Amino acid sequence: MRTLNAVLYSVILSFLVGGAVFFGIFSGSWINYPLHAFIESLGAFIALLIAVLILMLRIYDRLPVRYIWIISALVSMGVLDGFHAVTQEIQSFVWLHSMAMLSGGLIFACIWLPDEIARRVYRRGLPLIFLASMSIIGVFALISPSSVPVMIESGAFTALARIMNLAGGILFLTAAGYFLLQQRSSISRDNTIFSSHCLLFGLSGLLFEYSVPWDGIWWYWHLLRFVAYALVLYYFFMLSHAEERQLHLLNSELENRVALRTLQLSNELKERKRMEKKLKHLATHDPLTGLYNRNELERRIAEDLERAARYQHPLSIFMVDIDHFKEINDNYGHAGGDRVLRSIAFELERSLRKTDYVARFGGEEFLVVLPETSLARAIELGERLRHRIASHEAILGDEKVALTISIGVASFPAISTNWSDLLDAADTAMYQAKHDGRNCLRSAPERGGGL
Ligand SMILES: Nc1nc2c(ncn2[C@@H]2O[C@H](COP(=O)(O)OP(=O)(O)OP(=O)(O)O)[C@@H](O)[C@H]2O)c(=O)[nH]1
Repeated sequence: MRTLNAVLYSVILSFLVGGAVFFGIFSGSWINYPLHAFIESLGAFIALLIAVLILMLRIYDRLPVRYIWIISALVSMGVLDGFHAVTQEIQSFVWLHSMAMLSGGLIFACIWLPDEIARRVYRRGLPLIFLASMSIIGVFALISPSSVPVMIESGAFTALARIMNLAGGILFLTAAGYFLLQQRSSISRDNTIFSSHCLLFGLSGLLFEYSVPWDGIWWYWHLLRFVAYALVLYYFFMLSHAEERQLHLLNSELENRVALRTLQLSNELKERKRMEKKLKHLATHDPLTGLYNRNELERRIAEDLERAARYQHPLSIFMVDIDHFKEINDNYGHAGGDRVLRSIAFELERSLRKTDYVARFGGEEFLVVLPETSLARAIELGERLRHRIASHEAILGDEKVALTISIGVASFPAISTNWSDLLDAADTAMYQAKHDGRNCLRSAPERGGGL
């Protein structure tokens, strides 16, 4: 952008210097309506284009409200210069140009007015008002050239024409002063561009004073105006590209942010699910052994007993209690006792079938549920379990500690059809096993006799 600017300014400068030298030494006059029409209509087109560009790109939204004067001035000049380009009637020709200079300078100079006034005129659609009124002036000058003031007499501009251009030029220079002052306190390059634009226009207004139609100076100030338009067009064209680029950058930044937020949300969701799972696990499991806790046991057993009752299937339970556990705590400390609890829990779990489950019922008591298992089969399995634990040794520090368990068995429906009775029966049987010397299994008596 900076290099482009340097190139552009060098081209403009060489154009201006070259033009000044050429038209300074060119003393004759060169009447060329088509070339003039081309320059003026192109200038008019550019002026309108810039105004539309500013409005359409909504650059205005981000510019101070007083830029409404710039848009209005460009609209007025564009319309009047457009009519000026197409007329060959000499009075209308000069009149329209002088009107464009005066109105352009006047409206541009309004840039000095406070924002409040700019806001008010903006709300009333000032550019449209100027578009309409300048079009009326243009049409009127075209269809009734005799009604326009005399602007040229005996091949020279009249005082009115010169005053209009001089006033327009001075007003442009006044506006240039505003932009130059702003330039010091603002980083926006708009001020640089518009100060150059107004300076060139101001200069063209002053040079009008020294020119006669079609002479060298006359062509030269036309060139100045054209360059002034081209400069602003170039600037807004670059700005629109910069806007697009910025928009593109903003879009990708937004997309990145959305992607990041989506990722964060999905991570938060995962974390939340993980926490929910953890909480659920904590609510249903014993933290020390990882087995089901008593609540979960009771929820499950209720379902299993209901199913067993509905299909008339057997179900057995073991009440398992570690023998002389207090001694382990006493000898190896609470941590040693905990380790034993975990190792018994592990052994119990690994001895069961998939459909069986085990819960920590109390301190060193476990409850094993064996769905679809008759009392006889449960006794068989219980014995196997007891043997397994008895042959298992827990390692506590450097020592191997022999462990035994006492088991109380109760079955549905052989012993009871009610959960709390079944539980009591298993508990009683387990105490019977303790009483009988521990490391053994006892079964609650079957309804109407039995083991
Ligand atoms: N380390 C540990 N000890 C526990 C835990 N819960 C209960 N206990 C201990 O388990 C011991 C149970 O002892 P008792 O009920 O007297 O039974 P016991 O020593 O196993 O004797 P019998 O059951 O008659 O063979 C107590 O000392 C409790 O403090 C626990 O979570 N961790």
